[in-house]
Amino acid sequence: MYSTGHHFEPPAPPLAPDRVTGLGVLMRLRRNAFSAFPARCFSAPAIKYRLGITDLILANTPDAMRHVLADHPDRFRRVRATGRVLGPLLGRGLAAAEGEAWRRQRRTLAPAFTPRTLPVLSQHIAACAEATCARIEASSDGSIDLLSAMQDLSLDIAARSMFSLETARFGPELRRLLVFYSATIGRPRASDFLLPSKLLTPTDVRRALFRRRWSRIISSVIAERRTTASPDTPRDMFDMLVDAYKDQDEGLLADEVSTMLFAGHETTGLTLFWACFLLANAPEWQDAVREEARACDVSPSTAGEALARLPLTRAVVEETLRLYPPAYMSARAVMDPHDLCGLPVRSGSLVLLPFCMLHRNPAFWASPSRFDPSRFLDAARPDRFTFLPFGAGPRVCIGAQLAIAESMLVLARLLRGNAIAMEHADPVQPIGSFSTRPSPVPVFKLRRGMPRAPVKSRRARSMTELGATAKGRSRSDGNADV
Ligand code: HEM
Repeated sequence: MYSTGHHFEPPAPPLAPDRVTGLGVLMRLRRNAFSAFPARCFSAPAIKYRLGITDLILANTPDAMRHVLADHPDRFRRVRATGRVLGPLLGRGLAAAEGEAWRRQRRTLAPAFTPRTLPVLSQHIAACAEATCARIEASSDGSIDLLSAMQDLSLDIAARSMFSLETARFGPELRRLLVFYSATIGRPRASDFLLPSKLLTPTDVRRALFRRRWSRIISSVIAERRTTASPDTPRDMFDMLVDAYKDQDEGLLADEVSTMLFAGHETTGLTLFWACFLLANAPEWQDAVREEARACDVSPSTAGEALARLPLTRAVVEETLRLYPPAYMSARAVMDPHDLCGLPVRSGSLVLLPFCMLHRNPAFWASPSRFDPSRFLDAARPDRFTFLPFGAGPRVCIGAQLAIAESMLVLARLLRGNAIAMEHADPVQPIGSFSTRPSPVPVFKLRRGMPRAPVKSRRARSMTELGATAKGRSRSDGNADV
């Protein structure tokens, strides 16, 4: 196993007490999902709480998650909280659709995300990464807010790779609205899970008003795309959607564009931020990623081929997704009474799947609090259902490959020419509420060139061992559908 000799344990908030009630879990979700669930989740496959006239089930183990997501997806449906919290951004887009509409939308979009499309997507990623890194390098006085930089870059990549658009005109307003939404009315509340959809709370009214402002920007994005495309522009996802939805109302097209822009950048931007945070605190891993990036060409024309030569960078991205999954949890409602890992569940019960707990369960992960990307290099990679940053089953994230490729190529480009460190040593906590955001938002120091002398003797030994493990690793391991 590759070892840097240095062990970084990033801070994490304390778990909920074991005596927490079902309502307590839901209330804690608004503050921080990383401290909403009790340690009991590490031992019980599923836990049931009474919640008024219904039940709340926490599905904790790989078997319980497999049951809900992959083995019996037809026995569960989306919960109304998803519609309340994400509805203003997703509308009727793929992530919110159900039944036959969902099947049709998934079939329409799937061709845009097959492995065949990765080389072209990688070109766009590399071009955007190059432009952003060059700008940062030219303008930075050394101090930088990498959270904003990575989220702006991810939005750039989503807009360019899927819709052939530059973000100069709409990007800042779109990001400003999202930052506002995620910090305020986008945080899930207990009432989102408990109240019938028809009963509107003051927060729901504010969300509806937000949706109007958001939809206005999405309409202007679509108008811009329609006017800027020339007959020579290669076909992109927008053309595909226009063809597929020509018999549908314009609103569905707008919801799909909105879904892809939102889901396609918020989570990936956060992954990049957390990877930078972890690498700034684990300098030996940072050196190893830099060395790997310097040994291959990540410029646009060759970026697609470079992906296979960045196994260490990929392991860092996966370890980041384990510790800080941007989608920290999923939720479903039970459609018919049955048995979930020995626990009888009633129709209408609410099931939570806390990925953030699964990823830190000591029964499945050695030293789970430790940042150790080498666990993703081992021949004995984690079992598919112990690592679910993209979910699983028919509703697995459609953009998972794109997100991983994007995170790898951006990290490789950023680190091959720069070193990053934290400006202050203050602890940074993950806050899982709308997504997994840092608190406080830290400032980084960026230094151009090769800042640290490599630790020669240990590096030489470890990199030799690493070469052996990384080469022996096959991409068909573990995440078959990711
Ligand atoms: C690191 C980045 C990402 C993470 C962690 C992530 C996570 C997830 C998860 C956990 C789900 C499943 C939710 C559930 O079953 O309830 C999901 C679904 C989805 N994701 Fe992602 N995602 C990422 C990037 C992307 C990208 C780049 C796109 C699009 C370009 C995207 C589009 C979607 C869509 C449309 C769905 C709904 C799929 C369906 O219901 O059929 N995601 N994502």
